[in-house]
Amino acid sequence: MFFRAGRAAVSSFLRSVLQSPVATMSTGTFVVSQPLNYRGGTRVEPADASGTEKAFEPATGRVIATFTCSGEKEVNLAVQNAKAAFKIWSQKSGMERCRILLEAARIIRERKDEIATVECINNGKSIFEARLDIDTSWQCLEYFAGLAASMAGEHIQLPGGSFGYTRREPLGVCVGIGAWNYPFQIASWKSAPALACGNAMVFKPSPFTPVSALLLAEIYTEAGVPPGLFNVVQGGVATGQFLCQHHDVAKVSFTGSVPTGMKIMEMASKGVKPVTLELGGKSPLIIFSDCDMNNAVKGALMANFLTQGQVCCNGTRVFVQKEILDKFTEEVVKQTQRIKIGDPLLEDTRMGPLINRPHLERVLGFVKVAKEQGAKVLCGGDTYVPEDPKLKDGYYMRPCVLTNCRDDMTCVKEEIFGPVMSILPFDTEAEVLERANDTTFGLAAGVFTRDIQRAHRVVAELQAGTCFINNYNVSPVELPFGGYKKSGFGRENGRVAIEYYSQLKTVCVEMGDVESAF
Ligand SMILES: NC(=O)c1ccc[n+]([C@@H]2O[C@H](COP(=O)([O-])OP(=O)(O)OC[C@H]3O[C@@H](n4cnc5c(N)ncnc54)[C@H](O)[C@@H]3O)[C@@H](O)[C@H]2O)c1
Ligand SMILES: O=CCc1c[nH]c2ccc(O)cc12
Repeated sequence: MFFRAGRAAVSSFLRSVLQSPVATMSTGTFVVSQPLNYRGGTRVEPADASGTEKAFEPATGRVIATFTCSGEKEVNLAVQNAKAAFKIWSQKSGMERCRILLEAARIIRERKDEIATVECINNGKSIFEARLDIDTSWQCLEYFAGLAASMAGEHIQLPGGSFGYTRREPLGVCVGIGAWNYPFQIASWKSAPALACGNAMVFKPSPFTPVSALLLAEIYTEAGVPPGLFNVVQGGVATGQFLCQHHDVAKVSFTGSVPTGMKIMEMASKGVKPVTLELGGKSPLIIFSDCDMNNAVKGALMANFLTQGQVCCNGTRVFVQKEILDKFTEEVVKQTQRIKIGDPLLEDTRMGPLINRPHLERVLGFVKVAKEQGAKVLCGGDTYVPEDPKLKDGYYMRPCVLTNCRDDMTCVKEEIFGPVMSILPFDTEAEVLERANDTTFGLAAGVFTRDIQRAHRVVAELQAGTCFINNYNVSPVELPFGGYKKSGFGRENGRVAIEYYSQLKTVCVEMGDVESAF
């Protein structure tokens, strides 16, 4: 539609967030000068500040936006706007909410290339992947639109013709706090079930990726949600704290790291607010010798290198049964070396830059420590400088495969959140299960085998919220997603997500006289 090999024409819609009505978007040109907060159905400058932040284009290292972080006053205004909109929205029927969410999904689908382009520029992921993220975003809206109209309670018969019934009611103003790796998708995965259930939302993106949530906010307004129903406040730690501590906030849904998740839970506990925590991981991927080798190799790459390895559920501990270790490793390395790194807006790029310079240094630091601890680098693990001179200050590295790994090494124990795969040999099913579960994380796990009984036996034993059999990192919105152990609790997507954005009221109806005990 708008997209042509590395360039996307800019619609009037996107011109509103760009500094000038340029005719094309390409790497090195995008600048945002419009306000990045969204309140009461329009873009606003925050009423007060808790500092300023810069957002970068990781592909070039350029600053694309300088923005004010919202202070307590602005957070309060956003919450009050959401509260007012909640009164209107929560009174609508499920069918009315369904129609508006379907319209928002349609607009996202129509504008997929523009949104993907913005996501690609601000996050650094390839345009190929960014488009897939936008697909799972509109699909999520469609899915929860479909559920909005069928949300219902139960009718329970009681003695003497009396009865009870339950009502599934919204919570009120929900807060969404997002990470930087899937900015638009996280905003969609949180807001779609929240709005479908009749709630309002104030969303805070990561300060590294402030731009695309604003596009979602504008789309909701265009689709017909009441002004104030979905608001965006920009900022970092302080803004997040104001949101979590606000007495009119009914729930916090958080996606981010384990240490931040612990702080969110602590703040929410003061107001006895429910929380959904989508946190980090160090997931195991188990490759048995009877696997389909081609699929297992493809699965290992999918489990490690999407979004430059910056994916919470990545299967970074790749356990390979000894009989096939050499063949599997050789093929993984061959295919990893073929990954095209470079300008994320180019159609054939499959790996762009990491999110920012400090994060790149951190990931490279993990590779250095791995080497010091005895791991062998089979490929990558170093910085990469693309030939295109405009990309010379970008944050690129070559995807890395480590072997000679042991379970006690830092690269095997800690979440690296970069393109670094650790290969670990194993002998038996019992042994690998024990080692796979020996972690405080529990987000995801995968198994490749042709033995269907073994596959189900193994996943039943894995301590992880999401398990893949003979695939990895596919995320259909019909399936619940979330963690075990320190990877969090609550679920996004699937029917069950409704339970995390609603509360159940029981109504007990007496049809006879009161039988008093007094
Ligand atoms: N499980 C999942 O679904 C999922 C998805 C994506 C990312 N992640 C995890 O997120 C991490 C990477 O993301 P990140 O670096 O943005 O995480 P982070 O925890 O540093 O930040 C996440 C968000 O929390 C905000 N924040 C930070 N401190 C806060 C505080 N004290 N109070 C309130 N808000 C605060 C940040 O501004 C940001 O918006 C990784 O650990 C990754 O595994 C998990
Ligand atoms: O990064 C982790 C997995 C993931 C991918 N997209 C999303 C969106 C929202 C989430 O809570 C998790 C994820």
